[in-house]
This record gives sequence, C-alpha cells and structure tokens, in this order.
Amino acid sequence: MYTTEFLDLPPLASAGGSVRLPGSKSISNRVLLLAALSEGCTEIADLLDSDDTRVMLTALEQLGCQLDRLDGGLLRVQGVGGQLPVRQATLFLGNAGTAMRPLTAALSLLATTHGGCFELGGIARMHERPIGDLVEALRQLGCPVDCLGSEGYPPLRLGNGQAADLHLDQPIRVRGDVSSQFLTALLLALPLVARERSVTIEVVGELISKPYIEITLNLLQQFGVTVSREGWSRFTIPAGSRYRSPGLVHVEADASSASYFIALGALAPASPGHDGITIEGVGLSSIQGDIRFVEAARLMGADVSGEANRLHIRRGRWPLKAIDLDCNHIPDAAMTLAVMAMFADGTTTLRNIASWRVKETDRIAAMATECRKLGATVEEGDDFIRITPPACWQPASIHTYDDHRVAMCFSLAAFNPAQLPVRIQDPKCVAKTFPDYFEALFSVCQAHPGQVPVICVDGPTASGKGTLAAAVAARLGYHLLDSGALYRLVGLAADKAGIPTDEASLADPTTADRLGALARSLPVRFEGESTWLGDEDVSDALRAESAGMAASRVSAVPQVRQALLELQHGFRRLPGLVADGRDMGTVIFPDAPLKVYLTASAEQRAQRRHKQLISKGIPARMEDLLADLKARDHRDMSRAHAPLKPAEDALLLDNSSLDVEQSVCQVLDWWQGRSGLPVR
Ligand SMILES: Nc1ncnc2c1ncn2[C@@H]1O[C@H](COP(=O)(O)OP(=O)(O)O)[C@@H](O)[C@H]1O
Ligand SMILES: Nc1ccn([C@@H]2O[C@H](COP(=O)(O)OP(=O)(O)O)[C@@H](O)[C@H]2O)c(=O)n1
Repeated sequence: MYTTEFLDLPPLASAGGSVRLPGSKSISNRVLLLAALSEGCTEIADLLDSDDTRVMLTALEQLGCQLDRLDGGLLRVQGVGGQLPVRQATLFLGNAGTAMRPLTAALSLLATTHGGCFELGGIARMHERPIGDLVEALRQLGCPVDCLGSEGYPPLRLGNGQAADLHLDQPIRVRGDVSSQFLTALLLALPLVARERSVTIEVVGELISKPYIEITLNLLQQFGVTVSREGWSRFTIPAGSRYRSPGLVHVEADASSASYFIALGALAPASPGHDGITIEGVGLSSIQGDIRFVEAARLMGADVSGEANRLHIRRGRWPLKAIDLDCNHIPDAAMTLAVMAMFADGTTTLRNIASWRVKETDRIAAMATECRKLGATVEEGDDFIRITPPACWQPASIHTYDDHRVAMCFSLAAFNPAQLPVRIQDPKCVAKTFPDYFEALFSVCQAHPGQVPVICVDGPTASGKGTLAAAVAARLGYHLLDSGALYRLVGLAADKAGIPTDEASLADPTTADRLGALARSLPVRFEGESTWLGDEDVSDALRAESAGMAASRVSAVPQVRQALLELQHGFRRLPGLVADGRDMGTVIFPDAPLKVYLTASAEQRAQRRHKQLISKGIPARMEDLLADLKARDHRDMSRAHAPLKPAEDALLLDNSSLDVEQSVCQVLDWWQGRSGLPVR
C-alpha cells in the first residue's frame, strides 16, 4: 500500500494481463456478522482485508466472538448463536457504513431483549452520515436508541441495560429511499428475534440500490433464513428463523473494485503481447449488484466477455460512446463511469445518484470538482452529474476526500491523450476496500517509452547518496536502486568464487571476462531491508568498507559494467525510480528528468562515514577512512569507463552544511518544479 502524501502517476500508455481482486466489502462484512450471530463455526475464504473489515473484526472480538486465522488465509468464526457473551461495549467503527448500520440494528435488538448497552461511533465523517431512518425503525420496535451527538446521526447508545419486550406485532416501517443499508441492517438483525413469530418489514418510499438487498437476501439464505418478499416493498422473515452456519463461505472478489479494471480494459490500448485485461475472482454469475457495471461499460463501448468467476475486457469502440444512464442500480461503480465519460465522444449524464451525496464524501461534488480540474465541463444537480470531456486536458492534483473510490477512479485519468501525469493525493485512502489497488494497477499497466520517471543521485562516497535516495523514494512512493550494492555484490561473489580482484589481476582479460560472467548471473534477491546472495544474507557484509573498496576495483571492469546494465534498467518500473550511484545520470539513465550530483568536502564525508561505522559497532579510524575515501574518489573519477562526474544537466547539491531533511526537501522542491503538476 502507498502511504505517501501523494502518488504521481506518469502518463500511462497501455494495459494488459491478469489481476485477482480482493474480496467484496459488502459480502465480507455481511458474512462476518452472520457468521458471528450463527450457531456453529464458519470458515471464511478470501475475506477482504481492509479498513472496513478490520473495524468489523475488532468489533466482533470486543463483543466476545472468537476469531481464528487458519492456514491458507481462512478465517474461522465461532458463532455465538444469537446470544452475546458481552452485554456492554463501546465500538469504534471508523467510516464503515457496512459495519455501523447492521451492528446498530443487531445490537439494538440484542441489548433490548437481553438487557445490554452498547455505544457505537466512528470518525468525524461517520458522524455526518445519516442513520435517523434506521434509528426511527428501531425505536418503533421498542428499542432504546440515543443519538449522542446530533439527532439522526452517530454516535449512538443502544439499549439501557434493562431487558424489554419488542413490538413485533406491527410491520416495521423503514425508509428505503436514502440508503438501502437501513433495510439490509434490519433484514440481518430481525431473524434474531423471529424464533416464535414472523416479522414483517415495510419499505417506505422507492427502494434504492436494490442489488445490495439481493446480496443480503442471498447471504441470509446461505445462513439458513429464507425471507419472502412482495416486490420491493414488503419483506417477511418467517417464524422459527435461526442462523445456522453453512460451514465454509467463499467471498467473491469485489465487483465495485472490478469496475476500475473493466474501465481500464475499455480505455487502454492493449500492451504488446496482451489481449486486454482479465479479472479473476468475480464474473458474470456474481451476486453483487455492481456486476451490472459490465452493462454500462458495454454501452460505452467496452468489449466485455466472461465466465462465472472471471471477466475479460478489451478496448472496443474508441473513443468511448457518451451515454445517458439511470445509475440507481450501481451507485458505487457508477463513479467509474464519470471518469470513463472524460474519454467519450460527447456529453455523458449519470442520473438518479442522489445517494452519492451521503457516502464517504459528497461524491457528486467531489467528482465534479476533480473532473473540472482535469479540464472537463461538468454540471451537477441534486441527483445527477453531466460530464463533457476536456477539450484540453490539464495537469491536476486530485484531492481524494478520504474516499477510496475517488482515488481509484482518477488513477484512470493517467491515460489522458495529452500524456500528462496525474497526482493522487492521500493514496492510502484506498485501504478502505483495496489496500493494494495501485500495485495491482501498475502490475498491468505500461507507461509510454521513457516516461517512467527516474531521479538520479550520483556523487562520491559518503556524500549521503544512499540516505537521500532512500528518503526521496519513500516520500514519492518510488522504487529504489542502490547501484553501488550491485558492484559490492560482484566483489563479494568474486571473493566467494575465488576470483582475484586486486588491480593486477583485473588487468588480465580472462579474469575480467570471468567477472563479467559472474556479474551477469548474480543470484541476488532483495527482500525488504535484506540482500541475499544465493542462500546467504549478505546485508551486513555488503556495507563493510572492504566491500566498498572491492566494489570500487571491480566496477572499473567494462565487462562488469556491461553485465549490470540490464539489471539496473529493470529497476525502472511504475510509478518511478530513485537511483543512486556514480553513473546513474551519465550512463544508465541519461534521459532521467532530474539528476542530482551530491557532494560534501572529503573531511565531512570521512566524518560521516566514521560516525556511521562506529554507531554500527564497526571499529574505524578517521585517518584510514579519509585516505581510503580519497583513493576511492580518485579511482572512481579517473577510470576510463563511466567515471564519476556530474552529468551535463545535473543539479549540484553540496550538502556540507545541510542536514538530511534539508537535502531531501531541496531535491523534492526541484522534483516538484519538473513534475509539471500543481501542488494542490
Ligand atoms: N546531508 C547530510 N548531513 C549529514 N549527514 C548525512 C547527510 N546525508 C547523509 N548523512 C550521513 O552520512 C552517512 C553516509 O551516508 P550514505 O547515505 O551512506 O552515503 P553514500 O551512499 O553517499 O555513501 C550516513 O550515516 C548518513 O546518515
Ligand atoms: N553506479 C555505480 C555505483 C557504485 N560504483 C562503484 O561501487 C563502489 C561502491 O559504491 P557505493 O555507492 O555502495 O559506495 P558508497 O558511496 O556508499 O561508499 C563505488 O566506490 C564505485 O566505485 C560504480 O562504479 N557505479
């Protein structure tokens, strides 16, 4: 997951390949609650691991439900059989509507029938999301529910510690035209109190987002409760209902998450050697309503085929076709249509989307504002949005409103025909449903040739290149290439293979060829902070001064430099790279948009290295370090092949009087200047 302040997406050119998506949020949180309330033990496969499921899991544990993680990613939930072991708890539910609404209903009923008291709250935005209609319905039933902040909004107190009877004789009336989650919450909760009598729910107003109710009914059935319904206005839970575990439940991949990859397949040219995008884990027989996004994407021109559990998407009609569509049945996935609309041949109108206004953020306003930043013309109303594609695309920094879907939608704008980069602010907001969204996106996308950005940091030893490069890479979410480590590895590997690396031996062409062959087939693996050579962790051995000296000697051998060239180019991957070494800007990445040549006085550098070694418990003498350092500088600068020198277009940074943070800020400033992106 990218936890950076922002993530810059370089202009993307093509896409192809296969992605497996994380489990559906709607199914995951419903299944968790049902498994927890059931009799018996449920094993759940492919459960989504995200912010919203994590708050549900924590809440269930607090309520006394036993959860065990099994091998193979299974979660075992020991059901409580409708009897909560805990009668009092304060639950923090973040911004997860799929946890807040059903838990409110279930805990209200249990608190009232058993005499408990629960407080439910979340982050500030959760306290702005209405829940009054559900509260009203629960009060009709005789449940004590107090709104602890504003009336009609969380946080809530459910129950007052006293057991009381519920009024189940009259149908329970609930509004269905603001959020279908209120009805879902009641449908999930009422079987707990329908052992002796049937319970009926009447929906007031036109029910929105019906497909989500279908998911609920489908899952209730899997857990042993068959609800009968008259149209979409009256639902009856039969007498004698009780939840029984079905044993094993598979969670489908998230159909709303699939919408980004369906859109990707529809708007990206196929990468060489690929025939579009394949999505694994969700297909045409999905129980999720958002699978009907496929129909909407087809209307816009996408070529989508599929099987029960897989989808395949190719770019069909191009440009995409503008549409005018009632999106009430796909409220979440419809946001993706708004971004597809920017690639269409005219004005697209998405209607009947009033529920967008009460989601993670006001999504109509958010989509309108951010589409406009990119140059689109947008009209918005209470329940619609109308988008005309940009005549002239603008570089934009997309604000994401702590809304995962805004972030995921706008990543697709990186396919803009003007080949402008797109900045996504706060990319970690995707953690709500799809923590590794950007990794998945990058795994199937390609940038235009030479457009994966590289920042080169070259300079003499101990100038702080490694420190600076790592910090800049971490701030930007870029990959890191410590090219010196590769030369150090060759030195170590030569030592192990018994190939001499003293200067006289290196002058012998046979030795040079052997070293080149060794460098070409280095069995190297980078795993987090560790570097492995074959089956040996050489992370510490690599940092020894002797390894640096050996690296300096072998790095003068042209065969070695040539052998490492391709390996180094392989590090240039989306979303970008920071590369440190001696010839990053001059030889390896001559087209890099930013090259920094980092220096400090020899004395300063020797002092830094001394401090660094001593702090690691490695004995060192200043005089020796200074002498070695000068020898290394001399050899690196005077060798015939790829000598250390600033690239012609490098920016010089003497950090003798700067601390690490100041150097990092300077480089980030330069980078911001070259990115062509607005800061906000
Ligand atoms: N700007 C700086 N000011 C002070 N010390 C620094 C600075 N940059 C790096 N250092 C310190 O100098 C030491 C050597 O830095 P390192 O990144 O290993 O250099 P290089 O990769 O150029 O050999 C480290 O202990 C690091 O913390
Ligand atoms: N791109 C590079 C990186 C390192 N090297 C060589 O490898 C040696 C060790 O590099 P390093 O970056 O790990 O060394 P330090 O600067 O960290 O001391 C350097 O002294 C260079 O001779 C190189 O020739 N080209």
